[in-house]
Amino acid sequence: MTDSIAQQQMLYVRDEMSDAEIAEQADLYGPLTDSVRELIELALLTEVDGPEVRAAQEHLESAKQILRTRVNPGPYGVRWGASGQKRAWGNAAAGLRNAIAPPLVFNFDADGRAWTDFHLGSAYEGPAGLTHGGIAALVLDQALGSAAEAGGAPGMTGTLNLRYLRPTPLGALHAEARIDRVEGIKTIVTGQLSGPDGVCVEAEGIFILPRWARGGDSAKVSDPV
Ligand SMILES: CCCCCCCCCCCC(=O)SCCNC(=O)CCNC(=O)[C@H](O)C(C)(C)COP(=O)(O)OP(=O)(O)OC[C@H]1O[C@@H](n2cnc3c(N)ncnc32)[C@H](O)[C@@H]1OP(=O)(O)O
Repeated sequence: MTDSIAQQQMLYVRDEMSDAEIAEQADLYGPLTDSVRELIELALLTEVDGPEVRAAQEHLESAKQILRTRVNPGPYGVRWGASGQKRAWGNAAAGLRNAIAPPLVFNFDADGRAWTDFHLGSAYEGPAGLTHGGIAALVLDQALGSAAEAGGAPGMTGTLNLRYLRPTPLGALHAEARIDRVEGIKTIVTGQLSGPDGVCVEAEGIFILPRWARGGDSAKVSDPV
């Protein structure tokens, strides 16, 4: 096993946090993340004058100074609490503590279907007024991976094929995915990203349970840190 894979495994952590503690953390950090997300949009679109921009920036410097007094060296990793509740709070598409994430909040069923209704603001622009193609890929990668996981056949994205059928607007969008079939350690998942006028992007992915996670001790998450 290479060092980088060993380091990656160490970031899957069972920390025995209770559901109440997790809810408390979500109530504390969720609004902070929402504020930062709104800040990203404001930094992009504000048209106030120089003095106001500089005053706002000074406030941000103060906020950063408070937050950096105690910081996890990162990345956040994936954590499970005592009841098995999973926190992928650093996830770039769905992480509760990640202001870059739209965030995607999924609904699941155990047959391997995942779907989400979400909103993409101006920070996700590619072509003028439209969703960036890489962001569409991010959303679909997460949707397909989540469906594989919901169906009990999780894996890392091995292959992701996308067909961009029509431009994806910004604003209210819908993504859904379902397991097509499972072939041993490989899960084949299909999905689509839709806007108000219909399907914009179709996807098919192969999700592979990585070698290090296939049985034996190597499948275990690390001890609490
Ligand atoms: C715990 C989960 C987290 C669960 C996570 C849940 C949420 C996920 C949502 C986000 C998803 C991501 O962003 S994941 C991040 C993006 N993806 C990655 O970084 C993956 C990087 N690649 C890898 O780590 C690796 O190449 C793997 C895991 C994909 C495969 O490596 P491996 O496990 O050593 O596979 P190996 O034994 O060689 O081959 C096993 C079988 O898979 C086939 N195969 C191998 N690579 C590929 C491939 N790229 N595309 C298609 N098929 C492939 C082989 O032909 C073989 O088929 P046969 O001969 O048996 O027929």
